[in-house]
Amino acid sequence: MAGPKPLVAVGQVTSTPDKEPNFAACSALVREAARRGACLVFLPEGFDYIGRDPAQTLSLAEGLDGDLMGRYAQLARDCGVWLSLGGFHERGQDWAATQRIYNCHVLLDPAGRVAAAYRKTHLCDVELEGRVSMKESGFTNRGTEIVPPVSTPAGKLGLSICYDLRFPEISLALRRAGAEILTYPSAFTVTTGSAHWEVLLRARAIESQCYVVAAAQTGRNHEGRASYGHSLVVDPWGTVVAQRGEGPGLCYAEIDLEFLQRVRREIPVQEHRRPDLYGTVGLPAAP
Ligand SMILES: O=C(O)CNC(=O)[C@H](CS)NC(=O)CCC(=O)C(=O)O
Repeated sequence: MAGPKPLVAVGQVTSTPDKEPNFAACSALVREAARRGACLVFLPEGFDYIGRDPAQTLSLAEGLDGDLMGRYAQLARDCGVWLSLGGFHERGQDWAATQRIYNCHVLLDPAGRVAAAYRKTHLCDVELEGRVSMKESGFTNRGTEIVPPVSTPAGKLGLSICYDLRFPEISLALRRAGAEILTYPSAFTVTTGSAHWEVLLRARAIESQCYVVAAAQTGRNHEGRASYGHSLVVDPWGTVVAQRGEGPGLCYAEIDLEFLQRVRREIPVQEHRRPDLYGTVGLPAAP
């Protein structure tokens, strides 16, 4: 007989520019999720803070060896859980030279060690006239690599962040590298989230035949910004198996890798691909 299936928890928060209450809110959710038996807890992009402007965002950033990550490592140890900390504002090795940060998805193991760190590779430079204006590349360096999926008690976890969700190439690369769960910690805008969020997450789950876990920012982060919320877990068939609406809180899902294997057996898309045909698909269009 199969044992109990691993339980994962997704935390949804409203981060502000004030780091201390953000840590209090996130750590309370992690403790609650651990009490309920989750082995892996996901927090959204900007779980550390959401700055009012690029200058404040840069001034609040720390290194992976800084105080805040130390407190999260202690939290992981206290609770005995894995932590997916999406979208940490990281001062990297090149901080002094570039004065820009990385948008870093940190995976901590229950000993509080950094099991993996993925730096966002697709930066969100998007301008919707009169509605949305984002220029992440103004204060963030692009990550230079996709990180191989990490074995956790829930399955092999592939790391992405927010805007990466729009690029099926990275999800397929992670699937090919062995991912069973894809994660998109996010801070989506209300405008783009209401139109694209759920359909993109379900599409990534269906085409990659992975679980998709997406922890989200929700509500008013500061005077000038609101986030869409609607944290989700999607199974490899495309069914939404856990969901939150708006407002802070948790949702939970069991990860069933036997079900995942069955979906992959029944519709073997990975074996039907035609890489001989799509060689240049990721390149800019020819003039
Ligand atoms: O800047 C921070 O502090 C945290 N990072 C973010 O909020 C990022 C970059 S501005 N937001 C997104 O990628 C939104 C994507 C989105 O909304 C879409 O693709 O439609």
